[in-house]
Amino acid sequence: MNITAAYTDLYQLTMAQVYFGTKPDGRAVFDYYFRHNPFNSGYSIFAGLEDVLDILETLKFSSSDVTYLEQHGFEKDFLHYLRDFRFRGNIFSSKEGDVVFPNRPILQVEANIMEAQIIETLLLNILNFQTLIATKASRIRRSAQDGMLLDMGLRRAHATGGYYASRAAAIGGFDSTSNVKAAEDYNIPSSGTMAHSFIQSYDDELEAFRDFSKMRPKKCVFLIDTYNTLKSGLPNAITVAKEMERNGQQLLGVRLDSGDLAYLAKKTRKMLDDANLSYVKIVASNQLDEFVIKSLKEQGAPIDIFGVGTNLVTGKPDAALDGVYKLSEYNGDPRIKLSENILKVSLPSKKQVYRMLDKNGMFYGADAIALFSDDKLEQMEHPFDATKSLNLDRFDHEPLLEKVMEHGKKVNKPRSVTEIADYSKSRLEKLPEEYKRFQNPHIYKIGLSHQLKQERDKLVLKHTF
Ligand SMILES: Nc1ncnc2c1ncn2[C@@H]1O[C@H](COP(=O)(O)OP(=O)(O)OP(=O)(O)O)[C@@H](O)[C@H]1O
Ligand SMILES: O=P(O)(O)OC[C@H]1O[C@H](OP(=O)(O)OP(=O)(O)O)[C@H](O)[C@@H]1O
Ligand SMILES: O=C(O)c1cccnc1
Repeated sequence: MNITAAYTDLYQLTMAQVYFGTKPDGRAVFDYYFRHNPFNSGYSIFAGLEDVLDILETLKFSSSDVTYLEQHGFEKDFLHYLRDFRFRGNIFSSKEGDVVFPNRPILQVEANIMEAQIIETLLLNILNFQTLIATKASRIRRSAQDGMLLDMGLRRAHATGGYYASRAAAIGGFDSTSNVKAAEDYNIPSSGTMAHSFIQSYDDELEAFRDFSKMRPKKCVFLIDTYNTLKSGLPNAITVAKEMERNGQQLLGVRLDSGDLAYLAKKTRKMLDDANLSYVKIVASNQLDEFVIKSLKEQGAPIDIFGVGTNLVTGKPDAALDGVYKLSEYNGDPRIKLSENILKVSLPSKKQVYRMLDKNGMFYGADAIALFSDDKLEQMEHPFDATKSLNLDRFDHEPLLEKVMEHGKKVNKPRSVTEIADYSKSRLEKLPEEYKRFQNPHIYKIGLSHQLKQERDKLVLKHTF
């Protein structure tokens, strides 16, 4: 997508103009984190990073952006700055695809304060949305077990969000997408079946299937519920499948798109098997989500491929991930944001996050946040409860934030969506089952190093009246 630096909120620019006039060389550290896992999930899947980095590398205001801002009262010197604007900061981040948790930095931006501020909206817009959808996709992947998953959501997505939704769905575990542009740009497998309109355009359903099989015999899937699934669609599909066999071809599948999907899938499987068409797969669609798919599995529905649209790409029922971007350091000094709600008090300073590992390499269930300058991590303390701490001696731990951008340039070679999806899968395998269940998942622990907690509490006192 063609995104310019004007893809931001107006207040970022008004603040930047004031910084420009008063402290143009200020250095800031901002933390990106979210406060709650969506969908009552026990984890989230971090997605969108590679897109953000790609956009930041070439981000500019277009000349028409600058003309627009000129007409809206921004002063000449500042417009001159915007004309030459580039993001030249550093970014430290969790790996895209990693399993992440609330209230710990996922990503940190270290940059000139104007640059860090101007990119905030873009960064939140992409990371919040893709993390939401990748998390939803990962839950659907879990319920579908080894079934194939096809993203069909573009038509129901929130406008161009559908483009990023298809990418995030692939990271969360979808096998393919109907979205041609996303498939092309991100090298995601594309696939699809046919619409009711195709069959309706013929007087006869059989003729519709026959024409389709002649012109598009490869990976051909018939939609069989236009008139009557068991009395018309399926018998016609079987007739054409047999004709295809005589031409040395194989029908790939039939799609069910209404009615009781478990009942129809069982009947369909039996009729296909009785016709010696056991290779023909059953595709199901119609307002599927992780719960309907789980239920279909429990009912023993012999569905091979699940097509999922609306509930995936809109992140239903959660409208958004509540990711935020908070200033944690300015010109080397720690900064804090207080709140009536203690859970919302931000964490000061540049930080590192460590994941505790069990002896078998599985995640233990705790991430510790430390000051970047901490040299030793002996225990993590509960953020708010002074009676709770965890001794870390017995754990191996891995740092989670790595430098991904230096002076505005990407540090690592680009990772494909497939690589990110594979990485995500391998990380999710290390997360114990109790964090992955849908009902009341275990709560993953987030703790602070002693020094970080002291620094936070010192600042809380300083700013409390
Ligand atoms: N066996 C099943 N168990 C659980 N949920 C199911 C089962 N079969 C279908 N569903 C789900 O139930 C919902 C049924 O939707 P709806 O009431 O719109 O029926 P429909 O068959 O789609 O009707 P229409 O002919 O109008 O398309 C969908 O979300 C579908 O995925
Ligand atoms: O239910 P969702 O999870 O959102 O999946 C996508 C839906 O979109 C299509 O229907 P639509 O009525 O738009 O078109 P059609 O003519 O192809 O059936 C498809 O048949 C699915 O039912
Ligand atoms: O290929 C399909 O079957 C498809 C694609 C988009 C939406 N509904 C169905």
